[in-house]
Amino acid sequence: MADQGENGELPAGEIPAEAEDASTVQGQREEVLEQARAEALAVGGPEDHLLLAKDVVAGYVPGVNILNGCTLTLSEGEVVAIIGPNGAGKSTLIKTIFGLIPVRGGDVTLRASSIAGLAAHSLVERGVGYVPQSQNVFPSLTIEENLQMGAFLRPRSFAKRFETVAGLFPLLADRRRAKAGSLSGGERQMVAMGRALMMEPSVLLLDEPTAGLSPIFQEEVFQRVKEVNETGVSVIMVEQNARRCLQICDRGYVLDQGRNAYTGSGADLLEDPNVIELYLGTLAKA
Ligand SMILES: Nc1ncnc2c1ncn2[C@@H]1O[C@H](COP(=O)(O)OP(=O)(O)OP(=O)(O)O)[C@@H](O)[C@H]1O
Repeated sequence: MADQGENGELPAGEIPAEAEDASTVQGQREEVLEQARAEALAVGGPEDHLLLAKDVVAGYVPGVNILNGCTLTLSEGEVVAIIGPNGAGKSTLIKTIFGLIPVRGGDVTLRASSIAGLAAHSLVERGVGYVPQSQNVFPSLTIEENLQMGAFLRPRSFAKRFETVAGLFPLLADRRRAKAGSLSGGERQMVAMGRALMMEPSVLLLDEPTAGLSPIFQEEVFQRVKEVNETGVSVIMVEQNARRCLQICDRGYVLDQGRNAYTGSGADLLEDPNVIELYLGTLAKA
């Protein structure tokens, strides 16, 4: 640590200890990100994965990239988690996969066909469901009407599909005439997931499904995600409750500054000292 003067000032050119610590952590992160990018790019081609987002560059404002080359793969039957610090680009990645943000570089493929640049409804037709983090139900519509909106591309299959989806989320049948706006946050999340499942997706994208929920409801959401997955739906979920999410997922991606930082099985990431030190420490306490 640098010696300090009488008034606590530092000699010119000296870096305060906290800043030194911060720059060491930043340096560690940069090294990790460089190495992770190289590893992530060695994932094989589109034909090797159900879904592949490879070296994706994307952003909201012209000239400003939020994702600086992110790579993620999803195999049939997997639950894959995306975790990382606030602002790392987790939601941006999931929105880019769902076509809500244009792909500026790299590609996103589903069953070996590029889906980059396709509109969201085309992705729904191809079997991709998406549940946004907020405003994910129509509050003035009933539960049943919300689910009808989810089946708008196949209205004739509504009754049959409703039965299946309500089998996973009994609340949807029990309170089908209740306005979605009258439900609790956790219940709304069930409606939002149910709606996304009405089109019988093979891939479900969930953006922070437990955000703002009490621990009991968070746990319920995690359990429901597992149950949905057991019906054959592959899941990519962004999560702020990183530790719990890594416990239930097959694999996880830690994003940092719009890039891959760590990838591994949920169990491996939970035990990785670097992940714990750099990413799980503060995140996991939430
Ligand atoms: N609509 C938008 N327009 C411009 N910038 C945006 C927009 N949405 C997000 N951003 C910026 O993109 C960056 C990444 O945001 P993103 O929501 O993907 O982060 P995140 O990793 O999901 O973190 P958090 O958990 O805080 O949501 C942030 O700097 C954010 O300010």
